[in-house]
Parts: sequence; C-alpha cells; structure tokens
Amino acid sequence: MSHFVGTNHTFGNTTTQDLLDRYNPVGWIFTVMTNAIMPEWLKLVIMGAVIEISRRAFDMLWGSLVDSIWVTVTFDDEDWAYTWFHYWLARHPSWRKARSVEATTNSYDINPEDIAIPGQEDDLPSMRKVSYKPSRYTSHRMWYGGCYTVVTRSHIASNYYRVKESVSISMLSLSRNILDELVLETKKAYLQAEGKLVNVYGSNPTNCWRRLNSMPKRPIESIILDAGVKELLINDTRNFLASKEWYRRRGIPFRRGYLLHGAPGSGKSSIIHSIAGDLGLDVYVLTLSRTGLDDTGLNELLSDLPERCITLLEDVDVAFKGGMARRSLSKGSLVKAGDDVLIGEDDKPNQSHNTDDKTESRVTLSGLLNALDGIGAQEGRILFATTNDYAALDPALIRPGRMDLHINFKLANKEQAKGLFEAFYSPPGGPDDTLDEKYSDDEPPFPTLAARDLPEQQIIPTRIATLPRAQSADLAAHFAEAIPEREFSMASLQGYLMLYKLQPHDAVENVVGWVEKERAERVQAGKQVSSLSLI
Ligand SMILES: Nc1ncnc2c1ncn2[C@@H]1O[C@H](COP(=O)(O)OP(=O)(O)OP(=O)(O)O)[C@@H](O)[C@H]1O
Repeated sequence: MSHFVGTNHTFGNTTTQDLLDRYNPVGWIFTVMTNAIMPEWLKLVIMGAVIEISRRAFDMLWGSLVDSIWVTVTFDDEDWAYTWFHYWLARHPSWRKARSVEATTNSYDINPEDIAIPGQEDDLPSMRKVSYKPSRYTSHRMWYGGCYTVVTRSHIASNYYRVKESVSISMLSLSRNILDELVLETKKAYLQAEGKLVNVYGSNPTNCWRRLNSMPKRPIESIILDAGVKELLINDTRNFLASKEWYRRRGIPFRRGYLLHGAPGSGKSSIIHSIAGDLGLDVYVLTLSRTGLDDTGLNELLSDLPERCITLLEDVDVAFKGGMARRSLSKGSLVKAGDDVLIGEDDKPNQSHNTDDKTESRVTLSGLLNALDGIGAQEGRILFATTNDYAALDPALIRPGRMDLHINFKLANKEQAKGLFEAFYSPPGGPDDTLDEKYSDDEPPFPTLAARDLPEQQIIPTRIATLPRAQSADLAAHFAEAIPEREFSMASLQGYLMLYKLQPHDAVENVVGWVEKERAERVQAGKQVSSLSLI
C-alpha cells in the first residue's frame, strides 16, 4: 500500500527518491559509459539504441502534439463531395491569390461563369470556360473562419482508365467544428448553384455509383402527353414521397414502381427527367445489360442507393431480348420455366453462353426480382422502367408491388401536336416577342459558330423564334389539323419543327407535304422489309 510523505511517495520500503536514484537515465548512461570493464563496441551499441529510442519518442510526442492542433478533412475524387469542394474553392476570395494553379475546363456541372477566370465573358456559349484548381503536391495556404488552412491536392493511384486523386484540407484548430462548418459550406454553395440541375448517376465496373452528368431541369409544361397522364404521374409521385408514415403503419415497403411503355420517342424518358427535377431527386440509371454485371453486383448497386431517389431501368425489354426465354447459366442448356433468365446484350435464343465470359452481363430474372424486393432495396425509392415492348416483359417483373402503375405512351394525337407546336414557338415563361424581330433568350439547341465566322449562305439559325401566344395558338391549330391521329411520334414531330426553328409559318405550310413524304417512305421501307423476309 502506498501513502504520501511530503512529495516523496512511499512504495512499501522504497521511496520515489530511491527509484530516481536507481533508474535515473542520465546517471545510468554515465555509469555505463564510464564502466571500465565493458567493451567499447557494446557501449556504442547501447548509445545508438538510446539515441534511436529517444528519437522515436520525440516523433511520437511531436505527432500527437501536431494532431491535437491540426484538423484535416480529405475529399476523394470518386465522391461527389470532391466536386463541392472544388466549386467552393474556385469561388473563395483567398483562392484568387493562389500562385501555383492548374488550368481546367471542368465546370463541375455548374454555371461555368461562376468560377471562370475573368475575361471570358464574350466567349460563345459553345466554348468551354477555363478556371483554376490547386496544382498537385503544392500546399496552398489560406484563411478560413479565422483558421490557418493548408490545401493539398494529391495523386493517390492510377489504373488503366483513370487517375485517382484527393484533396486534403488541414486547419490549425483545436476543435473539429471548423471542419464541419467547411464541409457543410461547400455542400450548401454547390447545391444552391446546382438547384436547377438533375444529377444522373450510372454504375461503374466496380459496381459503385458514379455521377455521369447533371442536366438542366426540364419544365414539366414542355412535355405534352395524353390528357391526364402527366397529372397522374406527378400527383402519384408527390403523394408517394409524402406517405412514408402511411406505408410504415401498414407494414408495406415504402417504394413505388412505374412502368412507362409504348412508342419510341413518345416522351417516356423526358417525363422521368422532368419528374426528377420537380421532386428534387437524383436519377440512378441501372443498365442491366452492362458488361460484367451479375446478380451480386446488381444487389450491391441497389443496396447502395440513397434513401430518396429515382432508379431508372431504361429499355428493360432490351435486357430480355428474345422474349422470355428462360435459360440457366450453364453453357447452352435450355431449362424449364421458373429458372433464371440470362439477361445480356447479346442474349439471343438458342445461343450458347460461356459462363466464364466476364465481358457480358449475367443478371438473371430472379436476381433482378430479388434485388428489387430484397432487404437491401432502399426505402423511399421510386423505380421507373421504360420499354417499347410491353409484351416481352415477364409478368413477375411487372406485377403490382414491383411496377405499380403501367402507363401506355402512344403516338401523338392532334391535341399533342398542337401543344408541341405551341411549346416550341411560345415556350412557357418566355417573353411574348414578335417573330423575326426579336428572338427568345433560350440557349440555342445546338452549339454553332458565330454567324460572322460563316459565309452568308451557311448561316445557321441559332435561335428559336418566339411567337405571341395568340398567334402561336392559331398556327398550332392549323398544324395539328394536318397531323394524322396516332401516326407520328412526338419526337418525329419535334424533329420536323426543328427544321423550321425560325419559320413557324413555313412549318404550317409545308406540314401536309411532310406527312405525305413520311408515309411514302414508310410504305417503301415496309416493302423492303417484306421482300427481304421473302428471300
Ligand atoms: N410527349 C412529348 N412532349 C414533348 N416532347 C417530346 C414528347 N415525346 C418526345 N418528345 C421529344 O422527343 C425526344 C425523345 O423523347 P424521349 O427520349 O423522352 O422519348 P422516349 O419515349 O423515351 O423514347 P425511347 O422509347 O426511344 O427511349 C425528346 O427530345 C423530347 O423532347
């Protein structure tokens, strides 16, 4: 038992003074070095060991001292937060003074004007703007929230298709709150700027989601569908997101699936994009025919979805090419209904499959169903699937609970043709300008060269004429009159109008001729197909 005697502790019969006398390191070293019996080489070894131990102890102490006054956050370039940081940094006043920088034309999917080096204001919209980012392995010093901050961009690793890098930010601060503040500020700045965009994610070969691009939100008014369809979809998705508690109380999985099927170019993808913008959700595109994707990968991807998002299975019929032939994974064998169906880009009936082939998708129908229903499938997920071939889909895939609403997108009717014409020449929110005198300030649909750079006969109209609404409605009625019911897709009508971006009157005048020409071409194409099938 120990007790205090003054400042000299007592351990049994031994005092701290005794211990110090016995284990005093300096005294001990001195005793060793002056020991006449000990060989010289042994003294040197002991000396070396003592120095090395002291050095390591000092490093440890210094490291923990530094750790206690610096806080560090790292942004990995595979993560979206990396983009936030670069966008934020490019706009930070301290960054304007950086002296060692790397030029980049990456605008981080945000208005490039926000971060561009001044002096590019008069560039054509089609030209990329250049901005700066930190150069590699250079420490950039700046102040943030009153803290001394060091920014370092480093290269982590590279593989055959990309270089992986990260940026670390170290701040001289005893509290970690400053880091939280910085990260949240970068996020807020980016999301505010990005408010008008929809992020689209796709999966990479390692079955992780990667942001592919960010697209401007598409106004819902620009999509013209059969009466009631748009409203049904918008109301249903909005109601769903607001009904989490309703689902929880009834023990129903909180997810909803929509199957949009029908004619190509009828607006299936466009309405999904528009709904994503309306609900402020990101779109995660799942390509079942992706090379190398299998059931496990599919499961991982679905488990990794955020709580609220839109998952898009585009052209799901393509994944089931050859109808609902059900085959096992074993080479070339046909199996009974109920077994797995092999989904792959080159998946044709009676075609043999090499299971060792890592280059094609090996997702099975049961794998897809399990992934959609499984515990990994995220709550709050909205699933959209699109197809041009409804009949090719397995009933199990499209049953309620997996695909709750099935909506048929048909070829255009007269009402849609009229609506498209009006949306084209009098877009909602656009100024009610007069034709050919003023053009709308819309982004040109295609990047073009400046008119002054082209010979006169080559000048391409870069703007779409904007008609006063009454005039547009009148012309639209004439246009719609000439369009036969359910014969042309909205995409083909849009393609026709694109030929007359500046000449709405000509678009109306020539539409009858265009319809006849299109019909004649279809008859011709039909004849060619039937003569080929006879051969
Ligand atoms: N109903 C519509 N209203 C307005 N524009 C439309 C409509 N349908 C198609 N379009 C236009 O046609 C083009 C193609 O449309 P979209 O990709 O949405 O069709 P889709 O039905 O998904 O076609 P696919 O089945 O071939 O993928 C888009 O540029 C879009 O603007």
